[in-house]
Amino acid sequence: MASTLISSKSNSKKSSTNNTATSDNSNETPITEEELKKKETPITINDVLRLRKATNGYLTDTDDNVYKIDFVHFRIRDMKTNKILFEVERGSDDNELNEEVDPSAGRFVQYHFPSSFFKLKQIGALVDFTVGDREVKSFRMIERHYFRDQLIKSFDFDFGFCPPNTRNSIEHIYDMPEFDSKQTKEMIEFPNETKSDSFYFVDNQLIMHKKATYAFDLDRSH
Ligand SMILES: CCCCCCCCCCCCCC(=O)O
Repeated sequence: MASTLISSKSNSKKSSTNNTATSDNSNETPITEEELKKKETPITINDVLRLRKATNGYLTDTDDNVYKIDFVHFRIRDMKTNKILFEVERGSDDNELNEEVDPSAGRFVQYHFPSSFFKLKQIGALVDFTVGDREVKSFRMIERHYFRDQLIKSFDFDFGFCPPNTRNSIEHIYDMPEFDSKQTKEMIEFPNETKSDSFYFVDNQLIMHKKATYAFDLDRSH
């Protein structure tokens, strides 16, 4: 079980969230990215849980973010040692959030982690974000991690309600899956073939889609 810490300008709360570990939602009929792109009604949480592979493109246009949710600070840490593994903040040096990779939208990031990453038990991902002048009801993220189109783990974080015109701070606690040595060897050997799709929903309607790839470097000390 993982948890989410959330605070905002107008309220502050600590809550637990159902970070599910759905393996493949195998009771549901699979659906493809192409089918979802053609869907005429809004894409829902259940829809993305039916995906069996990492996406190639994006399932939203940037202007689907009518709530003007803007991520301004992101930090990943090892919960055991508190060591910061990655941090980026809008406006600091050349660290415009992800814009060097995808200048038009800032919704893609390429991570490099040491291979000791695989031994971590829990990772905290802190995100600070601002909300425009509309309240955000039932803000939720489904994040699916794959290696070579094999689902490793699917996470489900419920942020709840975010008042309008607030800056919010949330830390998602990821319970790491267990990796076997064959899998980690391959993930190191094939950089950027480990991928994630982060789908953000308001009121069960997809409003943002972010992606990441992961490369793992052998630790220098080994
Ligand atoms: C190798 C992947 C297995 C699952 C690991 C989960 C760790 C998540 C770290 C944070 C991911 C941030 C994704 C993002 O940029 O939105």
